[in-house]
Amino acid sequence: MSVAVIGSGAFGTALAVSLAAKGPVTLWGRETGWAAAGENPRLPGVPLPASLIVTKELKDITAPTVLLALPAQSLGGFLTDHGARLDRRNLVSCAKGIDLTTLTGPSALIASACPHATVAVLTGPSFAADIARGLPTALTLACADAAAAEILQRQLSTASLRLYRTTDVTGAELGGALKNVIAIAAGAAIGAGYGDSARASIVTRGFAEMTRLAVTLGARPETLGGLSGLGDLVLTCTSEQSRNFRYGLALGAGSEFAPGTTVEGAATARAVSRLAEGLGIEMPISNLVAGLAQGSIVMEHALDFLLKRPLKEE
Ligand SMILES: NC(=O)C1=CN([C@@H]2O[C@H](COP(=O)(O)OP(=O)(O)OC[C@H]3O[C@@H](n4cnc5c(N)ncnc54)[C@H](OP(=O)(O)O)[C@@H]3O)[C@@H](O)[C@H]2O)C=CC1
Ligand SMILES: O=C(CO)COP(=O)(O)O
Repeated sequence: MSVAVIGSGAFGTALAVSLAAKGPVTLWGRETGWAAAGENPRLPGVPLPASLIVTKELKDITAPTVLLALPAQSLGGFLTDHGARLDRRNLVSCAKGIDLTTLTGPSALIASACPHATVAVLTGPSFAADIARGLPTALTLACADAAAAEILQRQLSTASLRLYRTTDVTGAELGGALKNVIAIAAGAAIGAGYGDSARASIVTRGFAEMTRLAVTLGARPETLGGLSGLGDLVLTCTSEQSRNFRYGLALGAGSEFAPGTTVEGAATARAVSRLAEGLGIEMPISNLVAGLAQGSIVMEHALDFLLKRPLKEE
């Protein structure tokens, strides 16, 4: 069964390169001029294998299984325009965010645009460059249909990419989205010079926040403790390979950050704040990140924002 990938950014290209070791893969991007050079500038140093076909024609995407690797805030618009073409297939979301317009995750956007599709989520601790280089990586494949989850798990695992499966789509998807918000806060703490102890408290209290919201929205707590939650939280809060962490570093240090870089946690923090307010859930770290990203809170007030809250039980 062949596979296609929509979105030729770093992650879509890395997944396509990795899966192309098992068979033919088609990779769609809206701009594909780079393919003639044999590598994607978003994923430098990774040669494109012969079994990978790069196209900008959506009519070439005929595979029964399609991975959607667009940024979360772009996915809704893409599906509005092209969802009908993708219906009745296995559609695997690879985006880690919450849509600001609908306050839903990518799987709900896909299900709404493609009502007859089997919707799955691929998430977990994995940098595109690591996957593309064939470094060992473990991910979570979530699909509410347990039989489909097993088929997709087998189809998308490779010699270096080990997929675990779950039927908890909500938990897996929210783990990946919410960790990006906490990674910005961790980066800001390090950038501001608050030290590793402060980072550890943000990771831990951030994990409590992530779990609180996800469980309220129907996730299983153990999913948050797995690869897609805790695993990815640890990776993203500790590595400068992470764009969310680097964005936080820049916020904390008051330095410039490359415009146009995909930083899912910034918009997702705003979505989380709105969701949490509506549900009456306390999410202080996410609210702080939303404020910093929008400029309504300045870094000088960040500590007060967290530390002057009333003391409470852990
Ligand atoms: N990079 C990583 O290590 C990982 C990323 N992810 C997730 O994958 C998702 C994508 O990230 P990533 O690949 O890194 O991002 P990149 O910034 O590398 O690339 C984004 C890609 O999306 C394309 N794009 C954006 N908007 C649209 C649109 N409306 N229609 C068509 N294409 C569009 C861009 O096209 P163009 O080039 O034309 O601008 C670009 O190719 C994110 O949700 C991220 O969290 C998950 C795990 C790891
Ligand atoms: O999701 C990722 C690692 O699992 C990639 O993180 P960034 O988007 O912060 O680079």
